[in-house]
Amino acid sequence: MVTASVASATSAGGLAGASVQVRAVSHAFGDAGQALPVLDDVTFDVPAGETVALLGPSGCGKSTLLRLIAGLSAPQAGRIGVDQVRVVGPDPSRLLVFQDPLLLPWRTVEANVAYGLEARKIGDGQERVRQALRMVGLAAFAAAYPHELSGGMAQRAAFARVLVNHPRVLLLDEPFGKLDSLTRMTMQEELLALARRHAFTTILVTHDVEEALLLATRVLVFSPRPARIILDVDNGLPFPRLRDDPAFIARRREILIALGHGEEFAR
Ligand SMILES: Nc1ncnc2c1ncn2[C@@H]1O[C@H](COP(=O)(O)OP(=O)(O)OP(=O)(O)O)[C@@H](O)[C@H]1O
Repeated sequence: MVTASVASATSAGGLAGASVQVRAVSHAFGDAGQALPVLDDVTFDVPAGETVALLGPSGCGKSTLLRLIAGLSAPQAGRIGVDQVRVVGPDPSRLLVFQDPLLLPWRTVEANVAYGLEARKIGDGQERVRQALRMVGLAAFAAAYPHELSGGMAQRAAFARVLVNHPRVLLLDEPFGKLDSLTRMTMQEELLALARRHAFTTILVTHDVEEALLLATRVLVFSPRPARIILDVDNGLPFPRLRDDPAFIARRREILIALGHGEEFAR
């Protein structure tokens, strides 16, 4: 997804990560009589430029937490900040990428990527779109329509649609969950290169323990709903990370056991 020329152009454009503060966040859905508690006193910090992975059982509250960080709704208790400034609503500097690319089928790739900028009347929009497409390796497909793209290419376009906004925090909700395993590995490597080169802050929700350990500097494991942090793994392994590194295997095992898998399975 990354080329050297784009990297320098983008750095000049001022992309850089922001720190994220999540403090004593609790959240529930429903009304007081029938409340569904989803997050229970969640506290963590993400330093600027780091990648934190969130792992936990299905339905525990990971996507809800991402949506709160995105500012799509407000936590019922606690506080979320970016660079120590309280999050009070959505902002183009903090954007979500989902499992589904959600491209508009009647627009070309280029027009999909430009969509958010049009509403904001950004002056150098065309150049920003070209730059975002180069960052994800889709420059040659600017004029293609979504139905002409493979699953991986469509997901690259979804990343470009976010990158064009010059985000400071990438919020990724199982972004590779629907891709075949080889495309997934390629895109994991590309995301890693992109995040390290541009020092984005990244918060990644995934069900894939290896993906978390390959990409993140820290892995937070959550309990079943209401989600609490039950394991906090400092994942300072050097790059490139190898799946057969004994330290990688030990962390994988520790996380699988925290997620409730037996010793035998986690081996
Ligand atoms: N808008 C909503 N209104 C009511 N309940 C909701 C809402 N959004 C999520 N929930 C419920 O909150 C709980 C947590 O959902 P969430 O999507 O955050 O979990 P998750 O950990 O991301 O799950 P998964 O890993 O399966 O994607 C679930 O029980 C879900 O049904």
